[in-house]
Formats: sequence, structure tokens, C-alpha cells
Amino acid sequence: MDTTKIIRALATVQDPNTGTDLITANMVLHLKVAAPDVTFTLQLPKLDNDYKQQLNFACQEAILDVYPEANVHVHMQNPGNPAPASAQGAATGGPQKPNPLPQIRNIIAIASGKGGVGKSTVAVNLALALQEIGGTVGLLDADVYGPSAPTMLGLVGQKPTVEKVYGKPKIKPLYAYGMPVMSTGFVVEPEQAVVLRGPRLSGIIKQFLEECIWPPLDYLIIDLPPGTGDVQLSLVQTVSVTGAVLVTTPQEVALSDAIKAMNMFFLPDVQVPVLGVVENMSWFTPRELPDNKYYLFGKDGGKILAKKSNSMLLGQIPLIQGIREGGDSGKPAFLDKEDTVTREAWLKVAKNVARQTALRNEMMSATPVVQVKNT
Ligand SMILES: Nc1ncnc2c1ncn2[C@@H]1O[C@H](COP(=O)(O)OP(=O)(O)OP(=O)(O)O)[C@@H](O)[C@H]1O
Repeated sequence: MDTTKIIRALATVQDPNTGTDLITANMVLHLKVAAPDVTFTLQLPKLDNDYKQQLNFACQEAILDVYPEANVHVHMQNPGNPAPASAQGAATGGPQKPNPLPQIRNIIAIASGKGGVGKSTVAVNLALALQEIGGTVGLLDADVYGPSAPTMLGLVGQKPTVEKVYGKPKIKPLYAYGMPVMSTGFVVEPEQAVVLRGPRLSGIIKQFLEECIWPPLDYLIIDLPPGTGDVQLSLVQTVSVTGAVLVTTPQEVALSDAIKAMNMFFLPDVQVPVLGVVENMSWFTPRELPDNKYYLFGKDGGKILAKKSNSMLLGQIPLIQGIREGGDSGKPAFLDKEDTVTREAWLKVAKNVARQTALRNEMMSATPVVQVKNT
């Protein structure tokens, strides 16, 4: 029995409440396939017998369609009894520190080789699109040298507050469009950030991860600085990163830098799986000619990077005036309900990220937290 086929079958079952499929909605947990038994838990947003029964039958039917001999065992999980973090389970190699973020199921790093390719734009719009398809999402803007989340989400000038939790001071994230957000831009001025080096930078990233009041989340999206450096290192040394999404533009120059960024995740010590690639600024479509595509930066960069990283092209985002305007105005383009082309492009990326994350969690154990070596 092939686990991928079973996941695909479950991806055909829709949550009757939202119309989103069970895999995209992140509702299937602990899938175990030991022929002829297929066992998994459905995490349900509500407790309602009809609803439970409907989903149970739909799952049985979808799996029996592919494997008529299967014994399907569906466990239902109550809303008040959240699942253990799927990406935070048993890690391989060496004793592990206690997980600082047990309430977060998936930590997804958004990375690029060079600046300006639209990494922050992807992080923000992807976070909002994941929220729209039913995920509970938070955003950590760790791009210390050029934090964009405050501007992109209309939070400029606001400061997070500090609250005592069991006697310890903790930072309360700000909220934008229903999403908890922390940004280095809330606490460090960009001119201060450029002089920050290793240990100070690590301290800030660790603090944002360990000393912030993050609510239970399906996804924490982390916008990394471009390239490879101290922030990337302190991230993988602090938490188990579920996967990375690589952002590139189609042209060759962006691609060669993106390959360097990709290689960092594949280092033997790091081993963060690449969930896929988002190609940004794939083509230009003028507002007045919505059906025309002009390939200003060439073609195929995303496809090539997906192949090199052994992952998939999660989606292509066109170069659209509304995306830049949305970034500058504090209302990201994804929220513009009239711009269906842009919305569809972001939704496709979000659905693919959700599916790839679910597949990754079923196929692989949690990413080990990189141990700090004492030299
Ligand atoms: N698809 C797009 N269409 C139009 N403008 C875009 C698109 N993607 C990004 N931009 C714009 O390009 C500029 C750079 O984007 P962004 O800040 O997201 O890049 P970045 O890779 O995060 O850069 P850095 O890491 O240097 O901060 C922004 O003004 C943004 O609004």
C-alpha cells in the first residue's frame, strides 16, 4: 500500500463545513499504513455526530476506492484536545532540548538567495492565503536587515507589549488581519540591525521564538533574510523547522544565488526539507490587458530550482502593479477580492504548501534541531 496514494485519496474528501479538502485543511494526523490497516486521526473543528459520521464515510469510501481490501480506522479528535505538534516529534540523533513551541504544528521558513525577489511578499500573502483555506497562521518577520512586515501589514509605528506569564515577561505579538505577527522591525531600527552580529542576532531570533506568546498555530511562517547567515543558523538551532519554501525570480542570476540558499538547508547537519519553490515576477500582465503575459525576466527559473531541490514548483506569481501597491499600502494584494488572478495565484501556492507539508509530515520524522557545537 502506498501512503502517497492514500494521501491523494484523502485529498479528494472535502470538509463539508468549508469545502476545503482534508489534506489542505491539515485535518489528517498520525496516518499509519500497515496493509491492510490504514489508521489516522481526523482533527475536527467541531463536535457534531452527523458531521463526524459524514466525514468518516467519505474517508472510508475514498480509501476503499483505491484499496478495496483496506481496513480503515478513523479516529476523531475533539477540538479541545489539540494534537501534539506533528513537526516536533521524535527527532533523530542526540538528546533533544525540550521543544519551545509545542503549540505550533508547522514552522515554515521562506528563503531566497538574494534580496528583492519578493520573499517578504510571498511570506505575507502566503500566510494570509493559508489562513483563508482554514489554517491558523502566524508570521515572524526575521528579515533583520530589511523588515517589511510592519509596512506590508499596516503595523508601522506599533510596538508589541510585554506581559507576565507565570512571573516571566513575555512578548505579545501584534495582530494584522486576524494573524499574530512579530517583526524585528518592531524592536530594532534597520540602521541598528546592520551592525548586529552573530550572538546578538541569535539572541533576538531566539527571543522571538521562545519568549513570545504565540497562540496554537497550524503554521508559523518565517520570513528569513536573503542568503545564508546567522539568522538562518540560529533558527535551525532553536526550533525544528518543518520545511523551507524557496523564492526565486525566473532569471539565471537569481537562480544561482537561490541554489546556494537551497544548499544550506541540505547541509548534513541541517537537513530541513524543501517543500517547494515559488517563482515570483514570472511574467508581467498589464491591468488593461489581463490576458497578456510578457516574460520580462525569462522563463523556467522556478522549474529548474524545483528540479534541483528535488521538490515542486508551488506556483508562479505574476508581476502585477497591485502586488507592489498592496505591499506599500498595508493591505496585501491577496486581500483584494476583485483581483481574482492574483488571489488564485496565491491560493494555488497556499494549497500546494499545505499539501506538501502534510506529505512531508507523513513521510518523514521531525527535522532535528541543530545542536550547537562547543568549540
Ligand atoms: N509579483 C510582484 N509584482 C509586483 N511587485 C512585486 C511582486 N513581488 C514583489 N514585488 C515588489 O518588489 C519589492 C521587493 O519585494 P520584497 O520586499 O517582498 O522582496 P524581498 O525578497 O523580501 O526583499 P528583501 O529580502 O531585500 O527585503 C517590493 O516593493 C514588492 O512590493
